[in-house]
Amino acid sequence: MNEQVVLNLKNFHAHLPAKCGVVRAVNGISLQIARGRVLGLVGESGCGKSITCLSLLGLTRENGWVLTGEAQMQGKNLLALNAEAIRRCRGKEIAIIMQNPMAAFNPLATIGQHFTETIRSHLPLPEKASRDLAIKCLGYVGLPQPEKLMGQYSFQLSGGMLQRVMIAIALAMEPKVLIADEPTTSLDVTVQRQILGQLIHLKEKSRTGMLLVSHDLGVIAQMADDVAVMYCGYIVELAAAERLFNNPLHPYTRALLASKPQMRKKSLQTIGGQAPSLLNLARGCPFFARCSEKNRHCSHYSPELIQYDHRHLVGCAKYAVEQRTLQHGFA
Ligand SMILES: Nc1ncnc2c1ncn2[C@@H]1O[C@H](COP(=O)(O)OP(=O)(O)OP(=O)(O)O)[C@@H](O)[C@H]1O
Ligand code: NI
Repeated sequence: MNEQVVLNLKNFHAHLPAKCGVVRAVNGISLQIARGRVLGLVGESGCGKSITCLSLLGLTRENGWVLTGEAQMQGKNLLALNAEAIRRCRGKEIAIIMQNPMAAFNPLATIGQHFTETIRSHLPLPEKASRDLAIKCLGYVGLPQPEKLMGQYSFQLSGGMLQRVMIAIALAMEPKVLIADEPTTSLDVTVQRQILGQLIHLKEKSRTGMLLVSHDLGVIAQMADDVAVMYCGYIVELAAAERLFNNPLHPYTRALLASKPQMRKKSLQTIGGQAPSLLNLARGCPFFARCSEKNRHCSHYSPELIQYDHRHLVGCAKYAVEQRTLQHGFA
């Protein structure tokens, strides 16, 4: 990649020791986010997308998640920073729009206090100027009556409005990296379009690099430059968006794309079977039980990504075997 990498995630694991075993939510993923580019992250519910997002901001450690690997950003490993150091990075260097935004707001502070404190902890702006900037950005994301909103508390607002407040904060701070976890899911279509437009604006104006999680493959197709497909805490495929949509390699990616709700067919086709529990993940490919293309290598193949083509990585035994066969001239 020639682009300037702003966040480099290497072999990242997030495990939660529980009474009945270890929840293996993320199992050694590697990703790069480049300036001014959007990396889409897709996968079924429960595959570890939000835990990845929250961990990057240091928001899972207090809940007992054990994080290993590296998340390099400007010479710092975010995973190794102490609570105070990671707090200092939040907002200006790395910001998040959360899937459940209520948790991000202190119920005792008004939106205005929250917003201006975030601005002033990073930018040398006097009180009045930071207030003006906050009001401007709240208006910018289409929230009505921004002045009034500044005096309200988070519990008085809907989840969708709080998400928009988080986007407004990101617009004000122009972070280097924005983690957007389902940023438009609870919004109606018109507002959704507006918000996506704001995110594009942020990416173009401030060259913010983004990790965009969405269930909506239409949103991903519209927004993402590259797409990573996650399954049971593994990245199973990673490629430029257009390539991934036109030439998906992994059987899981193919099934996921096929399950996209069709406009004409009312019902949503789903992938047969269920993902295995993250509590007792066996060795071998986690998609094994559901895969229609499995071969004898799959039960002991752990989904290591191989370079299938230029910037197209896949973690499937089928392609590893193909490549090995080609290399050894058995084809
Ligand atoms: N506090 C917790 N205690 C135990 N397990 C948890 C906890 N939080 C998350 N998990 C488990 O970790 C796994 C990953 O969850 P995560 O929220 O990252 O999924 P996701 O991909 O974001 O799903 P969704 O698309 O539904 O948002 C899930 O299997 C979930 O059950
Ligand atoms: Ni999630």
